[in-house]
Amino acid sequence: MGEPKLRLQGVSQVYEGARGETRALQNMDIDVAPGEAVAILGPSGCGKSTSLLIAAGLRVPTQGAAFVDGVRVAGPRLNTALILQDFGLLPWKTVAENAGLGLQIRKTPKRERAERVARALEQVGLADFADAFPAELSGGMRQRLAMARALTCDADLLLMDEPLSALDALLREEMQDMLKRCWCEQGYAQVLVTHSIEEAVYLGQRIVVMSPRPGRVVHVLENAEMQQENWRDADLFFERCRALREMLRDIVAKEEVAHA
Ligand SMILES: Nc1ncnc2c1ncn2[C@@H]1O[C@H](COP(=O)(O)OP(=O)(O)OP(=O)(O)O)[C@@H](O)[C@H]1O
Repeated sequence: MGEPKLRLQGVSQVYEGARGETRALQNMDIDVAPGEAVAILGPSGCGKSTSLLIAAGLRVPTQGAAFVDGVRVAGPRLNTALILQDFGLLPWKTVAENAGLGLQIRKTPKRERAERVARALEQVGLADFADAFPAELSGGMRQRLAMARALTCDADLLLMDEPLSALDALLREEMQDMLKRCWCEQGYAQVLVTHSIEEAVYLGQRIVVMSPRPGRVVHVLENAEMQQENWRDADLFFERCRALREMLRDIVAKEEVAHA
């Protein structure tokens, strides 16, 4: 690999809380190539969200560092987009205003902002809802709006923390298709944090499997076939999900023995 788009190098995170220290991450290393889609899978509380916040420049790790294009991440970066579980939509702003928030922060001129917002809303199928408010949207539409906001910003790195977890199964698959389509069309590097084995296998060219807390990388699974047509129905898709399920069970069982 040439210079990675994103590198997490020796990242450890210890949180100091009222109930003492929590070691969330321990010596985590990940490289994500430009244009690559990586899924991070791991048990609840293993530090997945923490690793994204560090990559986004919203948290400075206790040890180690994140680098984007070889530059140490010291704060939020203009071309890194982050989509969180609750999408971060502002209820008092319209769909178009929400989609244009990133551009507004960048002080993009109004006319250009309107054009880029219109294009992004078109891309995610929300063009007819530009003047609606978030409360009038379904869960899937809110997800698409969060995506539109990321698309307007010409992100070269998209970080997503469980963006589909609130959706029902069918809608979730539809949104997974949308995420895959946008990634194919736009060519940004993408890191998706998820609890869902199927989602990781559907959307990750590489799947990073983490241990229970303190989270570290225990497996990296190549999954280049995710670009195949009808991948969700392929025998290999099911086999890969099964292999991952066993891997995760194994990891959790080993930890339980270690802590017994
Ligand atoms: N700001 C904080 N202060 C104190 N502890 C925190 C903070 N943020 C996270 N933690 C703790 O760090 C650990 C890792 O949390 P994190 O949210 O990164 O994990 P996760 O793998 O994303 O979890 P989940 O899959 O349940 O969303 C957890 O034990 C959590 O309680």
